[in-house]
Amino acid sequence: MTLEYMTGFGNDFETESLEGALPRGRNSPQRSPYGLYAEQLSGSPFTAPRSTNERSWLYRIRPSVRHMGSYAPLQLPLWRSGPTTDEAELPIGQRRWDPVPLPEEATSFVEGVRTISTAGDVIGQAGMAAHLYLVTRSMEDEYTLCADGELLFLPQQGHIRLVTEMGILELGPGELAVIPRGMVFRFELVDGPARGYLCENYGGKFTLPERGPIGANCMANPRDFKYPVAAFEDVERESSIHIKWCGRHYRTTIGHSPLDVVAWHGNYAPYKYDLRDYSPIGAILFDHPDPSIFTVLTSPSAEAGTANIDFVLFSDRWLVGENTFRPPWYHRNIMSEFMGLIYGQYDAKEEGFLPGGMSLHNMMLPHGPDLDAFEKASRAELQPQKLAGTMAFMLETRLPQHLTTYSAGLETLQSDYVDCWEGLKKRFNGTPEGDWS
Ligand SMILES: O=C(O)Cc1cc(O)ccc1O
Ligand SMILES: [Fe+2]
Repeated sequence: MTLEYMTGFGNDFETESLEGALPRGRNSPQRSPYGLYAEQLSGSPFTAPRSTNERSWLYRIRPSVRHMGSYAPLQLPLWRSGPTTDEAELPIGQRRWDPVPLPEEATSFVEGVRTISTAGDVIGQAGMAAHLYLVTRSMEDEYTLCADGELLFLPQQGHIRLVTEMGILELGPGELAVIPRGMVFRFELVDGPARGYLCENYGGKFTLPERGPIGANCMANPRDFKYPVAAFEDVERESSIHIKWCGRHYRTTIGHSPLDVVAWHGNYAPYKYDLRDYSPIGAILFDHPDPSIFTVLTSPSAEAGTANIDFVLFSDRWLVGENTFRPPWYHRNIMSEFMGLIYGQYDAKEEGFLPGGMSLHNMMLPHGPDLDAFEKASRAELQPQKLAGTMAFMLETRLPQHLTTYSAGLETLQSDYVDCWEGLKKRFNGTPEGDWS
């Protein structure tokens, strides 16, 4: 499907799929064109400052109150919400998982969300959950809505189509999409089964980070973010809607598609972004800067510089540092770091961290390059080096992350992960050169 998109992060868009469907000059005419219902969707409190105020006006065949039948509880025990502090029996430690295989049975998106970690509290609207989605069938006459947070999709295998109230997004590995809190959508497969990472952001909406002295360009440029044009379905068939609300799941049945928005305008909308459009900034003489230089999107907290979530990208770039240990340094971090690998190799862990795999380096738990990476980087001849064909990411949150019963019990959890640092032997021998034998 060739889809049309509008561009520009956070722009105020207007789009109509029938000519004249969007009222001119006002939001609520006495009668909207085509007999559509006018409806506001607020993504921020009405009185939020202008810079963070987000809302859209939707002109639809039926108002969304008609999409609400009577909701019945639905059991989805693997899609968890924070806090999951009491779920996993494992002692603290650095964790890494091999990729989780796709299920054999037909599994839709809603059935295929697997929570790996949660941070914070879904009801307090702070923190996040890191999930996987493992999907083998498209949703048909089935829809979903997450009231608990916006959803950041990171496909790792398979292209996906997100058919939303505000239009259609298609994306594949190397791209991201964000579906705002409260938006109804259907998840479809484009070219076979799909696996990906999914961040459910309970806190402040993702936005572009400040660039500071970097200036007006580079990192993620606003013009590369793509928003869908209006597309509606006038379909009268029995349909079900799943809703995740305050950590619980419910389902209702209605007689039509809720994706019936003919026109909309505003700045609260889903979007996608090709991570290969990210323009990385780095050290051009020596030393390894903090990974905040690779922040694509940030979910702010009320405390300046202290993100609810930073979404950080490690993708193709040149390493040129002179007299520099080029991989990440050994470190402990007050923030907690969930990592995934979309493709290629990650320079701190060339083996053992596989595409589709995950790692979790929690608050203040030490980590850094494995033995091989340390040896290689300490002895390398420091030519300019291109890291190519690689895409790892990190979800870094100010809050500690807790595993779930599911992730703590996964067969793909590597029991020997900490051994990757075991050979880091003492090189101190009292001489300035140290012992490099
Ligand atoms: O731990 C990691 O691999 C992620 C990371 C990368 C980096 O370049 C600096 C700090 C950091 O946490
Ligand atoms: Fe780290």
